[in-house]
Amino acid sequence: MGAVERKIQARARTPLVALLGNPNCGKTALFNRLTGARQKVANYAGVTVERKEGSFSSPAGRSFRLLDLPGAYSLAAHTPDEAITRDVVAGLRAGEQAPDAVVCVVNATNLRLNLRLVLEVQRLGLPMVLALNMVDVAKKRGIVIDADKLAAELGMPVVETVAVQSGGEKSLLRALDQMPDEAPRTSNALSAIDAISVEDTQHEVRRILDACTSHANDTGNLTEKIDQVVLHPIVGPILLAALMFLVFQAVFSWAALPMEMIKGGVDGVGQWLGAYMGDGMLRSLLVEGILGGVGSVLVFLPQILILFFFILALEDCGYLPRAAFLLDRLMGGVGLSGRAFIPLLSSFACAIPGIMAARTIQNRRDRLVTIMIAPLMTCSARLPVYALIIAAFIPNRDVGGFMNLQGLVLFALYFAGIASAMAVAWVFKRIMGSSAQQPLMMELPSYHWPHLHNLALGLWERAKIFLTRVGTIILTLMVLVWFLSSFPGAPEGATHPAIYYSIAGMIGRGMAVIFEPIGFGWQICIALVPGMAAREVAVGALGTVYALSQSGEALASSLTPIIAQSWTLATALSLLAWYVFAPQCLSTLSVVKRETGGMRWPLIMAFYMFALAYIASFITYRVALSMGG
Ligand SMILES: Nc1nc2c(ncn2[C@@H]2O[C@H](COP(=O)(O)OP(=O)(O)OP(=O)(O)O)[C@@H](O)[C@H]2O)c(=O)[nH]1
Ligand SMILES: [Mg+2]
Repeated sequence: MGAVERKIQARARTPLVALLGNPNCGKTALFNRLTGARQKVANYAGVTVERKEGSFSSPAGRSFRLLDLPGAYSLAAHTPDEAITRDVVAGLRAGEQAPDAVVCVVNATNLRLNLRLVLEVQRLGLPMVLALNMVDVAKKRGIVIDADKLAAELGMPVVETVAVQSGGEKSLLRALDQMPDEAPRTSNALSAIDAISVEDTQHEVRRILDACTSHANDTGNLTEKIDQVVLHPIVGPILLAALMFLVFQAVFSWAALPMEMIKGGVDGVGQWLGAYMGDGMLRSLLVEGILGGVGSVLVFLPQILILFFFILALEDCGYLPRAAFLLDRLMGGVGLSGRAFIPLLSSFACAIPGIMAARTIQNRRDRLVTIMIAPLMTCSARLPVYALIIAAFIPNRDVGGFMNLQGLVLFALYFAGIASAMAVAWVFKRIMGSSAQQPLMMELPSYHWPHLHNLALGLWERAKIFLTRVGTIILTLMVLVWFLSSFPGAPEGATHPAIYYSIAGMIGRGMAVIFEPIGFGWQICIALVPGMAAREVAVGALGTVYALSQSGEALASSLTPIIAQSWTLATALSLLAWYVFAPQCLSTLSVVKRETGGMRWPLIMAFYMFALAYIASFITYRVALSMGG
């Protein structure tokens, strides 16, 4: 038997355990604790939308494969992510075995809602363990659950877990160890579930709870009191607006110092290289191509981290679903459901997870429209482009004593993205026909302080992603841009800088025919093309292009003053407008293709976004010119 076959056989013998439970009960936190993975955990329903596999060994040395699944309220799936869970558990997914055992995770503070799924899954006849998760919170609130009695009522082992504490998974590991190797299984079809009415199930849940739990000392929690303010019809929206505003101010003002430091470092290296290397191709590649390009993207790390700090903190404390409620009416006005809020908010980080999070939307048309407008939300890759142009053209001064003008313009750009997304949604809904407005049904999680450890890990992950991007795709593209911009060299008696005659120069000049009417000269056009692969590259490419266009010793990392000299304000504003709308990201389009199952929607997306970008830039450019910009 070959090694590969042995491996396959061993894998087949390793029992497959599925984590199953309502949304937001802590499945992924438990998955991470058991397997050491770092899947996303956050305090709202619908964080996990895919099936994830990992593995672990118990203290007794038994190995298990573990599945993390999207949360579900019932096996009668209503949304695409719930359908994944149902199909995996029932063994309906092509090419995949049904799990050998199920760990049903429940939120110990909300058994009334959670037990319904447990009873449903029980009817499938798989070996099961019940994990009473979040017992730390339940204990604090004085909720008493008699685990032994519950185990007797349900006829399965019941263990207490705290997924966010180290060691909080021990009892579960013990229970898994005690499971017989070849557990008897009487797999029933899904239809076994349909046979019993919801009322009967609810009745059973109530009976079990009365027998096993006591809420006599339940102190309730702070959540309701906080919500009286946060969900207040007038105070709530004001609070939301103030919060958003604070985020954008912080992105600019807090980042100033660390950005200076990174820039200083890059400049220092550039000067050192400039002084110690002879004039030549290698120096040009290192200083203008790599340092100029990569350095000008790298300085945006602090801003990106500050943005993510806020997004992660908001995700973890439980505020997001509240914001969805506050905005439900507004979104209803353009035919979107409040459920679209979280996918759209995720798109501020990157449109790709946002588009995948749309799986939690039940109505197909709502889901499609949400996917179509997700890329209009300002993703973090646009931030460097915005920040660069703002720094060059918008004076850094106070407005009204407490606001910063640059922060204000950034806020306006984000707002432009949101407003146009709403308008586009309205148009799509008009064309596709509105679906009947459904009331927003969403579980509001309890608030808790963001776990600092998670927050730090989340930021670290983000920094890693950004630095990896800078070190791989951005670096590669920058070298390519430098190469295309440096060859062939200038002919005899050239009147322009050498880059004008290079391959990139020729491409740029060709494109300029189309883009001149919206104010983009050939240098900007050169940057637009590599920007398709990664938006930030546009900034880096501008760095290289202008560094090569400069005569003398001007260093690329001082890109800001160079573009302030070379562009008119009208051009700068036009480029900002372009970046609000243009579909400058091929990976987004390919995810849309996967999620919608065809080329139709990504093509429609690319087309409408290009059209909007051109029109918006044209209008911006002309208006700014006529006002003397
Ligand atoms: N206090 C406490 N918080 C927990 C515990 N387990 C999870 N949490 C928190 O509960 C929230 C939800 O955790 P997740 O692991 O994302 O929940 P999930 O079940 O995977 O959620 P979906 O993927 O949306 O179905 C997060 O804010 C966790 O930090 C626990 O045992 N105690
Ligand atoms: Mg999860």
